[in-house]
Amino acid sequence: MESWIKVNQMEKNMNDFKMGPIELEFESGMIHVIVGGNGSGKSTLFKQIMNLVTFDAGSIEVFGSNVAGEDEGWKKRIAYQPQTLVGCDEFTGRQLMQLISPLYPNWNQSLFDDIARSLSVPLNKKFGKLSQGVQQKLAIALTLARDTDILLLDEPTSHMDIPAKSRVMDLFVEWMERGEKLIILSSHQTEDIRKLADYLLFMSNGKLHGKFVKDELVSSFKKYWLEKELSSQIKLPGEIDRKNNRLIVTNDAEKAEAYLLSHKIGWIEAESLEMDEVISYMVVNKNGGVL
Ligand SMILES: Nc1ncnc2c1ncn2[C@@H]1O[C@H](COP(=O)(O)OP(=O)(O)OP(=O)(O)O)[C@@H](O)[C@H]1O
Repeated sequence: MESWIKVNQMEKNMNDFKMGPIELEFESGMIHVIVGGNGSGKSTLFKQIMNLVTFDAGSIEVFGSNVAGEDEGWKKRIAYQPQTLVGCDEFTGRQLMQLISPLYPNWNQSLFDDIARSLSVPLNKKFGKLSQGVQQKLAIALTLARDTDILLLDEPTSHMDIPAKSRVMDLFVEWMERGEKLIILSSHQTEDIRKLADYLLFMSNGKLHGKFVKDELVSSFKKYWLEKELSSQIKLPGEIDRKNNRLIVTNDAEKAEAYLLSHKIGWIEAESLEMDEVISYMVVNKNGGVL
């Protein structure tokens, strides 16, 4: 596991929006999912990594190269899929493939053909005439077939139907198995997060609020239905929510349970949280500062 992308104290001021300072590393072999509300800065961060948007302070390195430097060789090792492909409307999928493939030394034609076929993408239709979901499917085929080391995907499945999303998630997992790879994607989709993420990163208002190992994060959250009401004077370790003083939600299940046991406070049921509940609490935490 190597750090392939380093963001060092990066800052940017854009009118009334301030990004950073962001300090962050992305490691090979891992799928990183960035979660954050609309306008939190996810797309801007991706564009900064690709040197498409400048920054005022700090630096970003991809494979040790400063992205703002003269040498752009690193760009051949990273495939970026923006939320919307601009300037493609008049081209068919096949024409786009013919334009893009020569730019990437590892272009894998059979991978492109397989993905396009398995997602039923019509390659003879103009991009602008495709539905948004099919445009995204074509974009996935054009991106994965570059067979780069890194994939940087900005909400890649947001317009897809459920079976397509599921197939694309399988494609990402299969792609990771092609060698030492790194995927960074932004998503609002609970399924993407649950199935794909090794790491979860939370953003709001241009700030990064932590990078978590997904399984550790999810298992740290638990809710307890207590046998009796808990005095409002007592707060359980990691407590982030309660209802009727009987249902307590904690983000430090281990310490909360130890507290309940040592104080002989019984519970009727303890339950792990669903991914969407964890995400909701994390988003509330970011805005409300509970964590
Ligand atoms: N070129 C620009 N000039 C000025 N402000 C910008 C520019 N691009 C983005 N912004 C602002 O930066 C903020 C972050 O936008 P960004 O698109 O990065 O958010 P996001 O997290 O990707 O949102 P979404 O989930 O809606 O795609 C927003 O307030 C946006 O208005």
